[in-house]
Amino acid sequence: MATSHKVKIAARLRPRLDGELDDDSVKIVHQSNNSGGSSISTGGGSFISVANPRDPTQLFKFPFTSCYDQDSTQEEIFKNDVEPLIDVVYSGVTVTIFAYGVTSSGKTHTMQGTRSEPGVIPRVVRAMFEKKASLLQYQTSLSVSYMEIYKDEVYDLLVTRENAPKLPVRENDSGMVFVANLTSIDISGVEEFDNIYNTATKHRSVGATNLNRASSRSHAVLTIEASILDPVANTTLTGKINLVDLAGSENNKLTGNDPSRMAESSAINKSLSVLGQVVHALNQGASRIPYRNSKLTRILQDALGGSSVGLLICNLAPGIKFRQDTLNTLNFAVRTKNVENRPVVNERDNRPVPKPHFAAVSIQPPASKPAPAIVQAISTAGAGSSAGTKRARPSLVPMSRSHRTSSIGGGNGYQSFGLAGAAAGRRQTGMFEKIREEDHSYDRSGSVGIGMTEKEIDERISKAVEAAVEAEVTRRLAERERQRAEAEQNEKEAAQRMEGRVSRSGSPTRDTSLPSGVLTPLLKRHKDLDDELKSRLHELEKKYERGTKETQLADVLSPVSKKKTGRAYVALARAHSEKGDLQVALDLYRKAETYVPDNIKLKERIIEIEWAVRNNTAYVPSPKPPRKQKTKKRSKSALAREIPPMDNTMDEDDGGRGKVKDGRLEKAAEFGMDFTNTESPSKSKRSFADTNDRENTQTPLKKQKRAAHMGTPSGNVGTGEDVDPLAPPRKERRHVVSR
Ligand SMILES: Nc1ncnc2c1ncn2[C@@H]1O[C@H](COP(=O)(O)OP(=O)(O)OP(=O)(O)O)[C@@H](O)[C@H]1O
Repeated sequence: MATSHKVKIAARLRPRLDGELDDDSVKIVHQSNNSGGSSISTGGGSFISVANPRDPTQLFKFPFTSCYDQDSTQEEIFKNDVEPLIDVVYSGVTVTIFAYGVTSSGKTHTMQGTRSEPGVIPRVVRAMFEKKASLLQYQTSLSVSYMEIYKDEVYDLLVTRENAPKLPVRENDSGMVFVANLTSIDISGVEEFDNIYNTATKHRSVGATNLNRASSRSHAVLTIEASILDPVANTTLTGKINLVDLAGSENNKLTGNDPSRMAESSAINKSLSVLGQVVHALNQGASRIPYRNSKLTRILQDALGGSSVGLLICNLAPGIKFRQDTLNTLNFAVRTKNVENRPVVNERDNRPVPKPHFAAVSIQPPASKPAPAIVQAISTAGAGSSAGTKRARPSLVPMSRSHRTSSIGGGNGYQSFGLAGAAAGRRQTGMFEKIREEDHSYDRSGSVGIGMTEKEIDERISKAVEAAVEAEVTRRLAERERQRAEAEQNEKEAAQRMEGRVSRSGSPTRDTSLPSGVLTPLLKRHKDLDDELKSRLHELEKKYERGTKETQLADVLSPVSKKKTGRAYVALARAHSEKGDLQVALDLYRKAETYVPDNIKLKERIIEIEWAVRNNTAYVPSPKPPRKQKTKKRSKSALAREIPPMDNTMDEDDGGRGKVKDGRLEKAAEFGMDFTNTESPSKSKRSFADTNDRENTQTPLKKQKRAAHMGTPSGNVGTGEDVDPLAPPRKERRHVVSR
């Protein structure tokens, strides 16, 4: 389990600048246990005192372990709080130091400093090179990267501004955030660094405000990475120090920002506000930390609640003018000091990794694929790449999955920082990693599986991979078998249904119940399907049920074409029926039905002919219902009632609404009557049920009268064939009389 490490806070009050009022509203109070002088306190017991803006007699006290007053020097801050962290970096840990405070509170002065008073950055670089020089038994290399976050976009400061695209912030497989394509330059000495840094600093976005002539308009993150190769153990430690100069929160009443500065200011304030939210969420132990709400917090994720060691330098500006901002800064600092990190050591074992079993090839990324950027960076550095060579590398990524985390107290030859058992808590992803993690023999640190030979390790990994692959294969086979059985079952059911239909078609009574379709079980299983989907499935099922060539053809035809095709079949059927070839006629009528499945009269016609075929009797078409005599003068509405819309042709033209009795149709010849009884054309779209109801409500007397009427030589009574539902359009048919 990695030891937790709280973010350390150092507060620094800058001296009063020319023109600023000298008042005591913000003070550093050193108590008796001061270590080494009046300007600093690092042993605790000292505090920052701020007068309550509402009641000046009341003082707010903010105790911190390191308090630096106006007289403190750059050297003091470095010696007390920064220098000890150099060893931490050389232990393979990531360290993040960030300067926080209101605009003009001295952040850039503290981090960068001046030529005469160099700040944290130049001092860190010098100390890193000094340390490197002392580690003669190791192959050590240092590299630098530098970026700024300007209006929530990341830019590379090591390339010229014109060539600096917005860089994406990404996350690697291990959940570590990094800036993709950020330039990293190997540095061989302080001078080289100074040249690079001085040039890069000019690229940084800086502007003048009322409060600061050279106010940083962006957050700048400088990273020095140390790669330490131990040739004996064949391991590489990678330590990093991120030096962050944040842009200051801005009170736009004081800055006098113009519109363009206001946009910058709002981006700065927003990102700082998210930083505050992140710290707050960490303190609350919230389940969701809003790192993603700004690039700044995403990039600093590892320093806040992550795996690096953190130092927050709180820069304070003196005087009543900044008092409220000072209080805000101190409140942020108080919350930040409770943030716990779990630092880990980033160590890479350079010994060749046992070749995985062939089956693992698909699981582990192929060698030709670019390894995670962090690995590339380490490999290059480990190989002693020459100074000045640029390469893309991630920034602020403490480790990759190719790294192994371990306790640094384990006799690695570096000065101990006392972080134990850091391996725990790392997120492991990917099958291969899991296997390596579970198979402790892979850990060559000696803690587990010690004494195993390379061959044994190989075998164990192969076995684990084989087992995993075998399980996967079994699972897939079982799945395939299940799908095959399901398909077979469906086929069987469909065949049974088809058989059922064939036998039904030979029976005079129709099975009106819906066949249980292939999709019906599906619908039952998924009761929550929405109606549209259900109706589509039903439609599919119907198509499947019909399954004939005609059905398929009918499905692709437009409604008009379907009707025409239906008519054509009916015409043919009629011709055959007239010739007495009833079986052929029946088949043709059935085909016609496929195209006009909803036509009730056609269905009745089919029943009639079926009956005739089965009983081997002649088919006598139903008599045509009488047509109403044309009156000379018809009202418009009567005309409308008489001439139904074309769409209704199928439903309206047949007079065959009778009952079959002794092979003859004993019908009430109602042709035309339905229309004239219809109030409006729209009402003429009656359902079959309606029609039957009407039939059923007729008294026998009425039926007799109607039959008698049909029998009158009016000349309007058709044979039934003439009023075929699929006959030519009504206008012509309306005047067709019995043949
Ligand atoms: N400790 C200090 N001693 C002397 N001068 C200082 C000190 N701290 C800051 N200053 C001066 O105060 C001014 C503002 O400082 P600086 O630019 O570092 O502020 P900042 O917090 O970085 O502001 P911004 O957020 O606007 O960039 C500068 O002129 C700087 O030289």
